[in-house]
Amino acid sequence: QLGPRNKKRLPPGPKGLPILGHLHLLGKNPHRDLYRLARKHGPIMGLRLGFVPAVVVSSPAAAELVLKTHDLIFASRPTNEAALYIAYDQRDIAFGRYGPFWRDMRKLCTLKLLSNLKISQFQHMRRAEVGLLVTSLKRAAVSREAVDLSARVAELNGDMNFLMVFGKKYSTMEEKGFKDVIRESMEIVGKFNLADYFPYVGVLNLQGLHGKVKRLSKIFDGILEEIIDDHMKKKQQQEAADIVDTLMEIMESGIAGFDFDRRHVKAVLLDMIIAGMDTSSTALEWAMSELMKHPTVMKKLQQEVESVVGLDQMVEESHLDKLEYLDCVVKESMRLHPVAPLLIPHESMEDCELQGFFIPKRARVIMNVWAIGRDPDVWANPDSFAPERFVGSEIDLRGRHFELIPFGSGRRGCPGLQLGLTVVKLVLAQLVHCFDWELTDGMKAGEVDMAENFGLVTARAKPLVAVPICRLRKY
Ligand code: HEM
Repeated sequence: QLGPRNKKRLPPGPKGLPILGHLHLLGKNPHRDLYRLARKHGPIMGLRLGFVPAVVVSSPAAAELVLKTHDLIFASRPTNEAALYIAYDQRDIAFGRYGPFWRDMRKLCTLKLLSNLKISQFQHMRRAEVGLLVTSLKRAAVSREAVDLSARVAELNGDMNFLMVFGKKYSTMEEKGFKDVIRESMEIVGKFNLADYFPYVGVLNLQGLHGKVKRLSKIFDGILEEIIDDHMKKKQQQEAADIVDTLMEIMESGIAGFDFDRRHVKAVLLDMIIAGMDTSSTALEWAMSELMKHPTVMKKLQQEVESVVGLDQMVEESHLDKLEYLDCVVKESMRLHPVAPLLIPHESMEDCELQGFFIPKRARVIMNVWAIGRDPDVWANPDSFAPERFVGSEIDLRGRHFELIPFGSGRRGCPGLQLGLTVVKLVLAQLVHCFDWELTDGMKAGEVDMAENFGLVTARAKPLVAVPICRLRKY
């Protein structure tokens, strides 16, 4: 426990309350609350959340210490009561504790499911799905109809994700209500649940969590079982291998080289849907919001895409590498609006020292990536949206530069980075290339509301609504 009993120097932090510790300091937007506290107490801050010691990391240098210098010590995840039920006893990748089994599962996921080869096998599918969205937006443009862009990109991302994982779109699945179950699960798993901070009183079930997660996990499991059975029946007729096929093949052939049965298949599937579900679309809606708020940036991006692609055709994935300003826009938007402002919590596996401070074993480590992206010691005018800051800059967002880590970094860094970035860039380039965008109800660019709704994925609080106007000559 972080307290005076421990003679070693613990990280500084605010004064806490008996029992609650510092939980009462965390409101609806904990990343903002923790940012303010860290400005006062420092980039390595000690807290106590209920009975659980916590460390909050809020600068690039401190993040490098945790995710690189001492990466092995911090490569685990804390107990998450909701994930225990939903994610098969935390046997999945995203919430799983570090160990030989987790390492095997993660390797399998990186090499077999999210490899560049696998991503490129689904390029045609992405092209077709983005094409469908553009066609439907064109119809809205003709009738000068406002569209809910947040919902449209979420639907597109959901369909692309389901096609890659299950081989069919959500809209054609019999298992209706699946998305609601996914969303509800994400909400519960990502929330600050009291059961995680008062493990010994967890049995009191203060928030009615147990009943809720048991119900969700049962529905989830039922749907996954059905999907797997379905795939086994149809195996002979399938052409392109979706992720269920690939996992079944791994299970049946025994090539995993470790104990890998149906439960593991389900745990990995769960990660693929939960982690891939709203992440790319949330990054997209934030980037589009910033572009609408900053019409000169939008214009400049449109000009770049036009100069590479031309006004006669749509953007292809092969164009993306040539779009340097697009890259700057995506980085700048993810700096200001990381999809997961606090990453997924890490946990220390042994006692250790960080910049002279003692961190006990089993401390919850909260990486405030949102604060790092706005650290005034690193970023000039941190709150302003200025993609130009990345022109000619070496900084990328792949986890090597700790001032910009919206995908995390190192052992626990996002294995879906390549896929996520491809989707974000392709769809963003397409939306600004094919259309101009007009705000509704005479709203001015500067008035675009940027309120957020904190969660495992932190999306816009209110949907982004705008009217598309066709730009291309041919389409
Ligand atoms: C723009 C899109 C995405 C963003 C911003 C994003 C971001 C993140 C972040 C911040 C983490 C936590 C890193 C940490 O705790 O240190 C993470 C983990 C993870 N992501 Fe992503 N992600 C995206 C897309 C995807 C996609 C498309 C998939 C797969 C279909 C995916 C699969 C995962 C998995 C399995 C983990 C857990 C890794 C682990 O615990 O070892 N992500 N992602």
